[in-house]
Amino acid sequence: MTVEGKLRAAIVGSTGYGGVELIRLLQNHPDIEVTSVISSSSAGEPIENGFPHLTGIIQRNLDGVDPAEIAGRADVVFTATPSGVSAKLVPQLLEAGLKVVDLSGDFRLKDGAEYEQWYKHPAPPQAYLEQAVYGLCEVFGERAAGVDFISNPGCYPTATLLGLIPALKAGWIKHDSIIIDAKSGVSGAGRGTSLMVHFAEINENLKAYKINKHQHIPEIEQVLTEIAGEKVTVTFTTHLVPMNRGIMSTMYAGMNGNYSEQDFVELYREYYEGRPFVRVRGAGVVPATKEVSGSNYCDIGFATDARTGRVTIVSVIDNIVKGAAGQAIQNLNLMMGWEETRGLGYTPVYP
Ligand SMILES: NC(=O)C1=CN([C@@H]2O[C@H](COP(=O)(O)OP(=O)(O)OC[C@H]3O[C@@H](n4cnc5c(N)ncnc54)[C@H](OP(=O)(O)O)[C@@H]3O)[C@@H](O)[C@H]2O)C=CC1
Ligand SMILES: CC(=O)N[C@@H](CCC(=O)OP(=O)(O)O)C(=O)O
Repeated sequence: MTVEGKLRAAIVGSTGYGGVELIRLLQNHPDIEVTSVISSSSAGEPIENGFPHLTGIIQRNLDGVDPAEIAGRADVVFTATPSGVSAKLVPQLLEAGLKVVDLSGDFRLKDGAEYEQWYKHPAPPQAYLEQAVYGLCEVFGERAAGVDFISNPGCYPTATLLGLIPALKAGWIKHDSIIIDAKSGVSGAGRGTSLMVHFAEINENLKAYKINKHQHIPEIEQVLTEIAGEKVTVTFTTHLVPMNRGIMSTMYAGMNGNYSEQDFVELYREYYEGRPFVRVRGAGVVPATKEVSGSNYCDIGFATDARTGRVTIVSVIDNIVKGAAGQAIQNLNLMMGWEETRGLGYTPVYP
């Protein structure tokens, strides 16, 4: 805590969408100073060369990826790095004495054996998987207090889990009936180019991808299983939508009773009471992605159907804010014992 009493933060992966969003959001955090922006490929260059929108806002040269040097410049490090990179880097950063909030999927699964299957790379050492606290703030927020290492949830799991957990915990939905139909803007794929995100491939197009193979399936099932106290499996299909930001997770489940939309509204408002970033809509009103864009909100709405006995739950987030950088800062707030909303009071950008 050396910069005017502020916590010093470094960002590895500053040249990616998650990293550059951390820079944007942290400009307005009253207790955090970004003291190092880090790149493995462009060290030495001014960050504004690659990101002219930061001109006059942050004047820094990018630093290289050296854990000892990072520990000299910062108290906490956000690793906004690809899966596989975090697995190797995070243990070194923790050993160097830094607090870490990791945005990748590398420390979210408790069973190391699952990494080869879902992420196609070896698991990090089991000790670090055990040390990592899964930071779904509105559900497990109390676990973050005082810890050194948070594994930030995935974007799709954040929208999906916040949408399902209160109903599952209350026993209102059949745990073997859950179908999740999720859609993401293209920034969810990161800044790297690939055929999948080529303009001509995504514009005027709607694609389903990774059906039954998505790496977020074990993450979602791991948490739902803990909440339900018995094994939960889900059908999960992701879609790429021609927009920049936003995730909509539309979830279908059979109900264990004849619950109305108003019943769901009351249940969820009670569960999320005192958690300002979850906004539960009124009966019969479902949210749209633009209504949370640029903010840390997760908005949830319901439609029940007495004819089929099923409920449809719609949950939306901004994938780069609540699904990544915003929730990462919310987690750091909880780690430090600060108000979870500190520095995150963004009104959604509309239209
Ligand atoms: N985009 C999203 O909506 C979300 C992303 N995530 C996760 O957050 C992480 C970051 O995602 P995102 O920002 O979208 O990804 P990007 O691909 O946009 O950025 C990743 C950055 O990591 C850096 N990097 C690559 N290799 C290394 C390395 N060996 N050492 C250090 N840095 C490296 C790159 O910068 P450079 O080459 O300059 O080092 C790159 O800019 C990923 O794990 C992603 O899965 C999680 C939730 C949502
Ligand atoms: C649109 C798009 O491609 N989204 C990515 C989300 C990746 C992500 O956020 O990665 P982790 O949460 O696993 O770190 C995907 O579906 O793989």
